[in-house]
Amino acid sequence: MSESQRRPPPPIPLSILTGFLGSGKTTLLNKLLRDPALADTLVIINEFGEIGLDHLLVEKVDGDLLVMSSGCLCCSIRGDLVSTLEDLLRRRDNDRIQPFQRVMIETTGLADPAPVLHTIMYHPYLMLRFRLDGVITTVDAVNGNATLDAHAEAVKQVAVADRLVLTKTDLARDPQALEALRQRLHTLNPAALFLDAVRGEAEASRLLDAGLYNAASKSLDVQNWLRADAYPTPEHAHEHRHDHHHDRAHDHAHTHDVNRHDDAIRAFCLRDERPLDPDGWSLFLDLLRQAHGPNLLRVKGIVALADAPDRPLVIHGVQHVFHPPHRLDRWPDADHSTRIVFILKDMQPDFVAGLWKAVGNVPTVDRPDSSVLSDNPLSPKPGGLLA
Ligand SMILES: Nc1nc2c(ncn2[C@@H]2O[C@H](COP(=O)(O)OP(=O)(O)OP(=O)(O)O)[C@@H](O)[C@H]2O)c(=O)[nH]1
Repeated sequence: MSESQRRPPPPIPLSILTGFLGSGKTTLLNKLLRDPALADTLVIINEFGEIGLDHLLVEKVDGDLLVMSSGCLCCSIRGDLVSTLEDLLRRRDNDRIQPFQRVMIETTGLADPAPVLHTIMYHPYLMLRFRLDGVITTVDAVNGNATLDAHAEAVKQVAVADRLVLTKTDLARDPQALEALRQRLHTLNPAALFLDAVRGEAEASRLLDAGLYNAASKSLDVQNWLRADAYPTPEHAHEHRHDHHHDRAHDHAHTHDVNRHDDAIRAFCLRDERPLDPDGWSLFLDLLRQAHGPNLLRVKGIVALADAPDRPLVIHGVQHVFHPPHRLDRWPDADHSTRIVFILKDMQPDFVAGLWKAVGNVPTVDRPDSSVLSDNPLSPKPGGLLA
């Protein structure tokens, strides 16, 4: 067997297309599938209810099309997603179907995208064969504000996105309301790239390749993936939000009331120039995951560890599920500091920043240091039953 035959095939990029009911996912997908960049794409459409209709609306599909109509992809048929993807890989490997080069999963409008992300990020086999390219979320310019007010799932769909596609701007009659919606989306998710579908901005080249691995340059593109500079620091995450409320209070006629869904979300970037001790890192991650897992909507980062400071660790998590971290051979750019971006729900940035300082043994008034944290009999032990 030759070397190339023994090597595992390169992982297949997988994108998730989500967005609230009627926000324009299928319309966007139809348009995308006409682009040659998606010629060898396998599309999986998940539908809620007994009879799938969306597949009738997808006009042209060059690759295979799979409609899951027996339930919601994110919950009841989650197991099926695993077996479906495994089956498709088997058929692809045995040349029984066209060798698709990309997978796009359109979730139902009501789906929480996190469980779908978990399926890909953590399944031992799927994780090897697929790489998460990015989450694309459509937001309706007319109904977006009301939807975000009423549905926590819609807020989550925005918070986990790598790309936010604003649809129906042609129908939006109130420019100030539209601007308020843009501001709101930006506060929820400062780093996501904004694209206006009506203006033709939501093209394949800007929606795809949002992941860490850049297929074009065949290298890791941390800058593009992390976009750490777009986030406020933990301290400024508060001010940011206060400013936001302030603006909204002044613009009452055009915006919706401050509401609890958005208020629960905080986005910020933690930075540290000093490499962290690996035990401190395990403790930090364990404590966050065990105590606050469901609230970690998205965590991405590049981390300098003291045991090999030249080989940074890449981390990627959605709620309590973290992709097994992998070490890079070298820093991808001149900045060798730890940068971790967080999008949190119902959690204060101060808590995360305080925990980081504690595990790094930075003395802070009224904060326990790492020995106190690790000696605490109630805290989970790395490698322990709870870890
Ligand atoms: N005017 C206008 N209409 C749009 C736009 N995008 C989508 N629509 C219309 O909005 C309706 C819903 O669009 P879909 O693409 O079916 O939305 P969806 O998110 O797939 O809907 P669900 O599958 O129900 O979640 C359709 O009638 C589309 O034609 C847009 O940018 N402008």
